[in-house]
Amino acid sequence: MNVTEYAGLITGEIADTLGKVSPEDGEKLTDMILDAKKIFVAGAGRTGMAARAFAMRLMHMGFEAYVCGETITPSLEAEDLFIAASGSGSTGSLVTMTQKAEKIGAQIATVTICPEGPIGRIADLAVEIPAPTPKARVKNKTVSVQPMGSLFEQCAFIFFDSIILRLMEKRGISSDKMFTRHANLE
Ligand SMILES: O=P(O)(O)OC[C@H]1O[C@](O)(CO)[C@@H](O)[C@@H]1O
Repeated sequence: MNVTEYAGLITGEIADTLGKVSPEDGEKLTDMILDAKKIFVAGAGRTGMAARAFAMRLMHMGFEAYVCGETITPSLEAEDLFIAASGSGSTGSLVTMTQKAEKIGAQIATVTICPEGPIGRIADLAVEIPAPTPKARVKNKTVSVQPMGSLFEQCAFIFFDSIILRLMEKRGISSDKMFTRHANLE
């Protein structure tokens, strides 16, 4: 199979998987973001890259958004929203952060393959992306031609971009307006 054919397989997997995500849960996450004072996102490895890209777009929209672990990230407060992106729902550092967020009394959302995992059980909202996971043995509903957590990581990125489009619609914010907040010291 050539690279273009592989790309077609990948985009097909992404479309199939994201087509199974609950639109109601997407709407709930959108509303949680709109209701939050500050928004903190966290994720490890490649999942973390999707989370970071999401925080960047939230910033472009004018939200006070932070990536956990960065030097300028302030403390989480009860009025804030913590979003943990984790396919397995059980990555150690993210479980610890979620437990801390619960103690603080912040709202907690997760985007995950495993809503029944340690993070999902604590979260106020667990958005399920039904991709395969190499880490969590509790379930493996689907198969993918791709290695490890690639399908989840891709879906998380696009799911977060879908949330951004819905927020743009609800807030009436244009791409041009967002671009005015883009870093100009790159
Ligand atoms: O999404 P999870 O299960 O929290 O895993 C985080 C990261 O760990 C890996 O599975 C392996 O490092 C990455 O592929 C993934 O992005």
